[in-house]
Amino acid sequence: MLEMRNICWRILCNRSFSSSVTPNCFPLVSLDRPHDIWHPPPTPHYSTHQKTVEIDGKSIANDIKATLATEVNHMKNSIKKAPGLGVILVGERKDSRSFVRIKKKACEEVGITSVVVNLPENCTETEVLDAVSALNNQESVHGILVQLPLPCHLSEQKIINAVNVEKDVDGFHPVNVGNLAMTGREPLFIPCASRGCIELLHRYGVEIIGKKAVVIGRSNITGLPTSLLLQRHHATVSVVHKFTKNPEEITREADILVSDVGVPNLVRGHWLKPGVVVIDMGSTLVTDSKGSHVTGDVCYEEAIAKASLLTPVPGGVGPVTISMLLCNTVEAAKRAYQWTEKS
Ligand SMILES: NC(=O)C1=CN([C@@H]2O[C@H](COP(=O)(O)OP(=O)(O)OC[C@H]3O[C@@H](n4cnc5c(N)ncnc54)[C@H](OP(=O)(O)O)[C@@H]3O)[C@@H](O)[C@H]2O)C=CC1
Ligand SMILES: Nc1nc(=O)c2c([nH]1)NC[C@@H]1CN(c3ccc(C(=O)N[C@@H](CCC(=O)O)C(=O)O)cc3)C=[N+]21
Repeated sequence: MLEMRNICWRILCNRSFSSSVTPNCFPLVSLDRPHDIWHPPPTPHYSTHQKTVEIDGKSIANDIKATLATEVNHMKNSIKKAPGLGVILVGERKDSRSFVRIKKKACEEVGITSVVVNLPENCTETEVLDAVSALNNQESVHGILVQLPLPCHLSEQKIINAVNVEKDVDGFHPVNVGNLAMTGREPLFIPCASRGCIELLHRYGVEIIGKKAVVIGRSNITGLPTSLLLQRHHATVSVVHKFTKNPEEITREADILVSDVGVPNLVRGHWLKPGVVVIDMGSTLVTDSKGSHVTGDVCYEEAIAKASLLTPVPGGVGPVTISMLLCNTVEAAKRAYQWTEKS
């Protein structure tokens, strides 16, 4: 029995940290991990000449979008309805406008209809709440997203609370976050970046159960839900934030390291254990000698010498986050119409 267990572990370890990993095409992440199974943590065996594999988020996102496009097409043929996403965009922030453009284009690619409500920077809270309420009441809108951050004079809390929980495709409503945090409960939606992170780990065959995971950042939109979701997948999770002393001592323990900060080059090579799996969620627009470009939190050149798997920025978790938004929207529409592929 013990020998059998050891063999299973060796298979899992090899699968998790092999240098020849190619993504799996099996379906999307679910919360339903077996709660009654607890495997002892493995001791991964790292070879010194292991080559880092760069995670290809773009191709995973394309794969997910192709599956969704087929499903949306079936839905349209069967009930003559399409999933719909409503986006509220307040103000003129260049990055927010660009993200909304990316989301709108992704919707078009899979056949989701989208409507963007643009409000001026100086709009009142009541105007935003009215826009949320209108989308809550619109039958053809199944998912609502309020692009963040909002201008300081608006209460993010009040506005997110106003989104119908059943349309909360960002997964930011406190009811959905609470259900994500509590054992035995199921949120209707999981925040897209966190869901994207787990999806990448699954597709690259990274075993999460019993692994030491470190999440840098604890914000409501990325760090917090990611640490909750990793716990639901039975990782042992540590959270690092602004007030953490000697963060590198904690991150060096990680089998899986997720960075959700927004500070370029925060994570250096000496923060990493050899063979670690690194998911870099940071996305900061910088202007340097290479011109204007998006960069992550992890010093890529140093991490590539240490990690077994690494997400680049751009082209890592970002595109998968967008495809998770599409998944959540399609799931919302399926629930609203009580439609499944078989119906
Ligand atoms: N790729 C994707 O799909 C997505 C990427 N992002 C990106 O993720 C990044 C984080 O976004 P968001 O969570 O909204 O940002 P926030 O600014 O809301 O949160 C940043 C978090 O990082 C922590 N932090 C800040 N500085 C340090 C430091 N020096 N050491 C350790 N921890 C630190 C903060 O700690 P404290 O709590 O103590 O203040 C906070 O918890 C951004 O670059 C954003 O663009 C966001 C969503 C999706
Ligand atoms: N209500 C709300 N929901 C969000 O999910 C949300 C938000 N507000 N506010 C901002 C953050 C940030 N975020 C990103 C999503 C995709 C990429 C992404 O696709 N990045 C590309 C690069 C994009 C580019 O080049 O501009 C990549 O990494 O390849 C990045 C960041 C979602 N957020």
